[in-house]
Amino acid sequence: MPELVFFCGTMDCGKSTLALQIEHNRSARGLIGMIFTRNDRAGEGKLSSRLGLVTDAVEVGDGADLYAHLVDHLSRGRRADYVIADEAQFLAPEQIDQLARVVDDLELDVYAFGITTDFRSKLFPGSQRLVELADRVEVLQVEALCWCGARATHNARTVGGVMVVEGAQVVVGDVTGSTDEIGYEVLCRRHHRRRMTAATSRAAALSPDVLPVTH
Ligand SMILES: Nc1ncnc2c1ncn2[C@@H]1O[C@H](COP(=O)(O)OP(=O)(O)O)[C@@H](O)[C@H]1O
Ligand SMILES: Cc1cn([C@H]2C[C@H](O)[C@@H](COP(=O)(O)O)O2)c(=O)[nH]c1=O
Repeated sequence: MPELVFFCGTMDCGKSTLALQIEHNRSARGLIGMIFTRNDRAGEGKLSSRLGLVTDAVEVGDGADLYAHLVDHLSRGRRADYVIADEAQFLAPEQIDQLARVVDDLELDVYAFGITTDFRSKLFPGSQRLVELADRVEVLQVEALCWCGARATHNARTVGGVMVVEGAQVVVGDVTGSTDEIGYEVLCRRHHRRRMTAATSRAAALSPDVLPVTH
């Protein structure tokens, strides 16, 4: 039976790498995939992994109908044996419904990859719809780690290393980068709740307030 599978996790846990591996393994057996993405850091129409691999993809625009795109593709005599959708958190809920219809009516497997929650630990609408509709939700097993060594479960947005909690839900960015620009850092829940990033925890450790009191 074809399935809609949602592979999820924090930023930097290997989702795009897995998407590229699934694509590689299937194309090595002569299958042809339809690859969708939206707002990949590598640019429009790209699916990229931090390991350096990249492939071309169909950039999903606002209001694009993914089911209609596939029907049109197939009716022109072209092939699509499965579907990959990376950065699926950025898709609209209606587009997730269209992916479910691709599974049910076109009988294709759909593998969607995305982060579940945003920098405020709120569900992205696309991810919420995937949790509601997916046949399977798979949490990636390569754990990203918080600076404290615990498993990272949350995504923090940072400016100059300091966690921020105001701003637009969508700001494309990366977990590397220590500049004043907006960046991201993965944290465990405890440190996300306390807004303690690697930089602010280092600063706190150096603060005289936390030095032991001498008699
Ligand atoms: N230099 C490196 N050497 C080995 N593994 C790396 C390196 N850089 C990144 N990675 C791996 O790649 C993962 C990020 O992969 P990626 O697919 O881009 O993540 P995601 O799509 O989930 O944000 C990291 O968690 C890490 O395991
Ligand atoms: C938490 C959070 C992330 N984003 C953006 C930042 C990146 O461009 C992508 C996630 O990509 P990855 O391959 O999983 O690293 O999402 C955002 O726009 N808003 C957020 O709150």
